[in-house]
Amino acid sequence: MRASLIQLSVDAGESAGERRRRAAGLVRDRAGDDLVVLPELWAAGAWAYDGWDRDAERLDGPTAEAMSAAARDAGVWLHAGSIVERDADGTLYNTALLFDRTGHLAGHYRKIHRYGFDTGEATLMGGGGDIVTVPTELGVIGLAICYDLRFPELFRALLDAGAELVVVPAAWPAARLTHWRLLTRTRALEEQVHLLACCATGSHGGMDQGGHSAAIDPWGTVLAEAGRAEETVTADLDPDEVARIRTDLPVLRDRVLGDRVPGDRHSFKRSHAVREAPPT
Ligand SMILES: NC(=O)CCC(=O)C(=O)O
Repeated sequence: MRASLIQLSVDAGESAGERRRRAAGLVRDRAGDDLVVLPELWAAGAWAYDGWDRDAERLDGPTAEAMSAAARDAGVWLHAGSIVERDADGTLYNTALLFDRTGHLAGHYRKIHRYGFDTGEATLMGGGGDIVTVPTELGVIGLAICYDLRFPELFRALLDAGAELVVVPAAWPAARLTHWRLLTRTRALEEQVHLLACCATGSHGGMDQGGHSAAIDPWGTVLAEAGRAEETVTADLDPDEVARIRTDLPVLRDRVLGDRVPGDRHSFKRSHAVREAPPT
């Protein structure tokens, strides 16, 4: 399985519309890949709180429309990072979108852990309540976003819901790059999953974003890693590696706490799968 991480530069000088057009072009360039990933809140800007109300959109809004078309044209699964979603009640969410090769929205995930303590996302957005995994021909994909990386219980819940590959869009600050590199590798290793972590780069809202997007295998080995600049990195993942490593180093079998299906070593619970109707 060939996966590419498009590490977009999200800078103050570019509008959401301009960045959408640029991102769609970069996705179309990845025809031939199986899965393409974009960062967190790349259209509106993860740190551009002042613009969130203006740039908020519905699940079938301009970013979804552009990304659905780009996924279909390229014939790839597209994890389109996340959008500032406004629901029917007016609440904002940080929502990740996963499109299949036909451009159909196969799943979405509202970020559970909101960053900012008593500021920013933590006060401006609602928190999601659902663990989301999406069964695909590439394996079961689990969804998480940026700050979620600091909460191992979410990743354990994704494992228990069947995840074999976890995709994490982010806008992680450059100042905490050490945390980013440690946490991404740790989450892959402890859950014995492939992990695709796609971080924005560039600067806006007074925040320098760290880049260093990475594809990590279930052994914790980094298959590909970006630097600090805008770039696309590509890795070839072997989906069979998940079962192989879970068999060769069966630490998950030795769990004592938690609600793994008793006596079942590899087929974890596959609840919470999300399939949705095609966009109209
Ligand atoms: N966008 C985010 O979730 C930022 C997370 C972060 O800065 C941190 O965990 O540190």
